[in-house]
Amino acid sequence: MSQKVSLTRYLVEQQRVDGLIPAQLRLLLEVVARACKRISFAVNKGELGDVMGAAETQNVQGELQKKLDIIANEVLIEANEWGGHLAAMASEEMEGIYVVPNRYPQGEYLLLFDPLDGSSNIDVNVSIGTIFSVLKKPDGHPGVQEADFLQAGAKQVAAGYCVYGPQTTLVLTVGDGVAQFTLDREQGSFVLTQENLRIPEDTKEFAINMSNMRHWDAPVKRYIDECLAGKEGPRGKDFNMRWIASMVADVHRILTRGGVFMYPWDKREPEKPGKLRLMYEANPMSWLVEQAGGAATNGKERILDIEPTKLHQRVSVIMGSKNEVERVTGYHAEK
Ligand SMILES: O=P(O)(O)OC[C@H]1O[C@](O)(COP(=O)(O)O)[C@@H](O)[C@@H]1O
Ligand SMILES: [Mg+2]
Ligand SMILES: [Mg+2]
Repeated sequence: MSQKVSLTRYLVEQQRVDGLIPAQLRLLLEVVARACKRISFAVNKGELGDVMGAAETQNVQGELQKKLDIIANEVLIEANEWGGHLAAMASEEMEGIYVVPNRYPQGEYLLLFDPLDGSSNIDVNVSIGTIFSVLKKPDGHPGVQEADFLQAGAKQVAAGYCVYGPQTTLVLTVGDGVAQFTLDREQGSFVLTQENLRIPEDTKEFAINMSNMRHWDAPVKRYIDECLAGKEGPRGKDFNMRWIASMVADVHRILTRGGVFMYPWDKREPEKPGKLRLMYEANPMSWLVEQAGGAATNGKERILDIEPTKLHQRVSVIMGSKNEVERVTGYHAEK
């Protein structure tokens, strides 16, 4: 790329030249990016800042919170609450929705986030991230309520994530393909580094937590068994496996070089549809993956078509290279 294009300029072009996004949405995305930049600096400080270790509190899902889970949540709320673009926010770390206080101007968008994804990797200096999803508040009534958030992922107007790894990388879609920006720490801004990310339709790489194998359902076991059988098996090729245990980093690899990512339902907690959360993990990632030419299902249906009934709803996830996702989904149908 001969000339550096900043995130701001990219978004202005999406708004002005292509008419893809309204000004309010552009400003909202810039604020989210600024918050991610602050989180990135906090992550970078590590043990030099008071950001490592457990916070000794639990979130609504009964998970022990890390200090960084709470810091990232606060940074996102503080950055976004006064800008006038939002009506309310929802987060993995908060039980109910956070309505923008009425001392600030009210906007028409709803922001959902997993402020810190991959919490188990914070203390071991492995890539973590932030995942976010933007919806429009439905018209027709004043104020905002939790039910306003319960929209299928297909209704998202923007989705993205920021991965805090060797580089800090923001990946974004507003429904016109997927663009990637890298944080230039000297300039203090995100710079466009990839446009139109594409996931190859075929792959030889899968990502799943293999320690759960004995708990999987038959179609998932069949798919992985066939991959493991390699050249001599029905697939006729050898597969490689990767599992970072930060969805954000695993999906980033898949957006970069293909692969299939799975966190399926399993028998450990049979009443739960899966481990990952629909509204602020699976939906934004599914839209990014689809926008890059991949697919995302829960084994039965397209994730983006699921009508949510709860803010913290969980879901089984199979996403990535199209032909592999179709294969695993097909095995579920055969069952
Ligand atoms: O430790 P496991 O069971 O492999 O789970 C890893 C998964 O859990 C998650 O860390 C859940 O996200 P949070 O850290 O936001 O709770 C995913 O990012 C990841 O894919
Ligand atoms: Mg997460
Ligand atoms: Mg999290």
